Formats: sequence, structure tokens, C-alpha cells
Amino acid sequence: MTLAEVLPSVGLAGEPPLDPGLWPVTTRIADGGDLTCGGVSLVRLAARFGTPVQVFDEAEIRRRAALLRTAFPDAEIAFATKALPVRGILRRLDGFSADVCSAGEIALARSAGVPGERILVHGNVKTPEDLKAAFAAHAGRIVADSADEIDQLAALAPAGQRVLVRVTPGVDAHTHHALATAVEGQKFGLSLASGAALDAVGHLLAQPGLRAAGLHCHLGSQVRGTSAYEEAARRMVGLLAQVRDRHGVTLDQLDLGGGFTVPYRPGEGAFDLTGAARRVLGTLRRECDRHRLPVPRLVLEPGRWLVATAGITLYRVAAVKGGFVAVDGGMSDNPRPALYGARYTARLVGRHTKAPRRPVTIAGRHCEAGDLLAEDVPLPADVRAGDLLAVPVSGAYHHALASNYNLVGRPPLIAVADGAARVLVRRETEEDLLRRDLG
Ligand SMILES: Cc1ncc(COP(=O)(O)O)c(C=O)c1O
Ligand SMILES: N[C@@H](CCCC[NH3+])C(=O)O
Repeated sequence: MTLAEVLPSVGLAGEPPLDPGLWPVTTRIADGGDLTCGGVSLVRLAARFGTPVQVFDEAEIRRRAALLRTAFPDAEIAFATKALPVRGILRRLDGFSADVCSAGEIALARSAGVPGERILVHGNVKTPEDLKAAFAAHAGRIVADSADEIDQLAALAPAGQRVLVRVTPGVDAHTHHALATAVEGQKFGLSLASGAALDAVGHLLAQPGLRAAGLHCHLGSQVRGTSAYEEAARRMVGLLAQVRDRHGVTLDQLDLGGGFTVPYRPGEGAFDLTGAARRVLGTLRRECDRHRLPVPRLVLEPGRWLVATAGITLYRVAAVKGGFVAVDGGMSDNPRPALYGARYTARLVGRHTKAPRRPVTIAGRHCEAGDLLAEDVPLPADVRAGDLLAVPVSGAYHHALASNYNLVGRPPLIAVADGAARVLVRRETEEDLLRRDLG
């Protein structure tokens, strides 16, 4: 056993320790400045599959799935497929439901073997193709986002289709404005404050072919605190009481969505899952008592929290110029910095160096000055072409948001566990890229 194995998160040659909040649970510092994940050398993995490449630690996903189950033992947990729409990931989340938003995500959930009753169909727009796919899958619940959609469902859905109403509870989750989905004035849901949500429930109850199953809200993504969830629980139980008082119906499901934050850089705090569970479940019980309602079945839809920290992206340095370290990927495999100003860290992998650290900007390969993957990253001053860089917290909304900008093929996804690497998604080839071009 090497010293690096005994002290797995401390480097031997002056490398920084691994911040345990950012790296998958099985990540270890290995000989020669290498990292291993799932018992697999990242240097060897990069050599075998090429770069950029996304690595997924199966143990980290399973660990997080177990933490969620422990924190919310009676809740139904639906993985927000949009965060990482990959069959092998859905399969590894055995027993979870799936939150899907399109015919494509429905097809994926079906192909992963998710039973229809555990498929929840979302989206502020559901095209006729999406609805057809939902009905064909016998999707257990469809979350209606407008009165128009309730009309469409009444006309088209199979008899007895269960429907949730998506509510805008007016709770500010203090996240990036593009990711805040429960405040007034954004496109999702029906306003609680204006009475539109209560009216929509009435409209739904008036459709003999549909079954009103409950209420849904989703505060947004990268929600740090737990107080927004408590407030949402309070308001949503209040609405359940209004539904009972006005319509004489007790709805039995309450879906509070997803949105739990993850840290992306050293020093950023982790989401307090246990505290959140205690407070949200306590609020639900208290508010239900106060309104003399039975506690509804809780549904949650985490995406990012389940998979973000399981992923690492490996890039090869192509050039170093001034303060820029340019790599062989970029906004086509991670548009989050360009979209939301998201900030990342990175680490040199595969060689020891005693060079002092200096802050650099990791630049992508695309034809935009804004294609920067990470800024102010302390890397050794001797970082050079050919080096391997690892970017942690790459598991959520990277593959999902990837594009073919500059006709660059999207990277493969490789699951690692017990010393073995398995291809979940292969690299996109030039043939793939040209297949749809029929001119
Ligand atoms: C309806 C719904 N549920 C769940 C999620 C998952 O969010 P997150 O990945 O932040 O947990 C989203 C995306 O924000 C969503 O739109
Ligand atoms: N795409 C966003 C999250 C969107 C959540 C989906 N409702 C991100 O990467 O942060």
C-alpha cells in the first residue's frame, strides 16, 4: 500500500488536498499525481477514451440516493431526468420515479424500465407528441401548467388520468433569475396569490375524465437555504385547505419539486439535507394539523443534488498563453459558465509539480471570447500543453445542455465502479454529426 492510499485526500508533492464536498466519494490521490475514481486511474481513463471525457462515480450516486431515502423515508422521489438524461443513470436509480418533460425523456424513462405509474410529466408546453408519448407510457401523473392544458387533457387523456396542478407559490428561492421558477411574473405554473391556481383546481375537478391527484411547485434550481422550502410547504398546505373549503375535496399528493444546491468551488457550503428534511416534514405536519388536513404524500424531484458531484470532466490542455490555459472542450460540453456565470474549479492530474500556484482562466476551444470554463483557478505555474485537467461537479446539466457548436462531437460518459469503467454514452462521431444533414 502506498502512502497516497493511506492518506487518500492529501497530496504527496504539495498537491492540494481534495475538497470532499466537490469530488466523488471514491476519489483518491494516487501515485504520480494521478487521481483514481471508482478504483480507476483518471490518467489511464483519459488515455483509453480520449478527452474531453465525463466520468461518473457510481458509488457517489448510490450514496446520495441512500441519503435522500433516509432523510425523506416516506416521500416519493422522482429523479429530474433533465439533469442527466442517460439510461444507465436512471437504471442505477432503481426505485426512483422519473420527472420527464418531453417525448424524448419519456422514451428514455421507458427504455430504462421506469414503470408508467412512476413517470411524472412536466413542462409549461406539452406538444401533441409529448402527450401522445405520455399516454402511451401510461404516465401516472401529468402536471398541468395552464387551464388550456387542462382542456387539452380533458379532450385527449385516457379516462382516469391523474393530474397535478403546477402552482406558483410566490416564494423567492434567491437563485439566478433564469433558475427561479416560483416567483410571480415567470412562465411556470398558476399563481397562488391571484387565485388562478385555486380556479385551475376547480376546472380540473369539473372534468369527469380526469382525476385531480394533487398540487405541485418547484422553487427553482441551486436553492441554498431551507427556509424557501418551509415557506413553500406552508403556502401549499394553505392552498390544499382552500381547495377542501371551496371544492370539498382533499387532494392527497404534494410535490415540492427539486432544486437542492451543490457547491461548485472550495468553500461553498453544502445543502443541509437532514435539516431541510426535518424542517419541511415538521412544517407539513404542523400546517396540516392547523388546517385539519391529513398529511399528503410528499413527492420530491431532485436532479442536480443527486448527480452533480458524481461527475468529473477531464480535459487535455492544448495551449498556455498569458493567463489562459486553453483546453480541448468548452461551452459545447459545459455551457453553464456562459449561461449563468457559473464558477468552477479544476485540478492538474497526472504529474507532480512543486511549482507555485497562480490563478488562471481555463478557456474552451470554441469561437467565442466568452467560452471560458473556469476563472481564477489556482493551477501550478508550470501547467503546459499535454497536461490533464479534472473539473469536478460536472455531473448535472453538462451532458444535458451540451451542443455541437463548431461541429464538435459531445464527450462520452463513463461510469466507474470497483476498478472497472463502463461506457454509458459513447463519444459522438463525425458520422453522427453529419447524419441529419441531408442537403
Ligand atoms: C419541475 C422541476 N422539477 C425538478 C427540477 C430539478 O431541479 P434540480 O436539478 O435543481 O434539483 C427542475 C429543474 O429545475 C424542474 O423544472
Ligand atoms: N440548467 C440549469 C438548471 C435548470 C434546472 C431545470 N429546471 C443549470 O445548469 O443550472
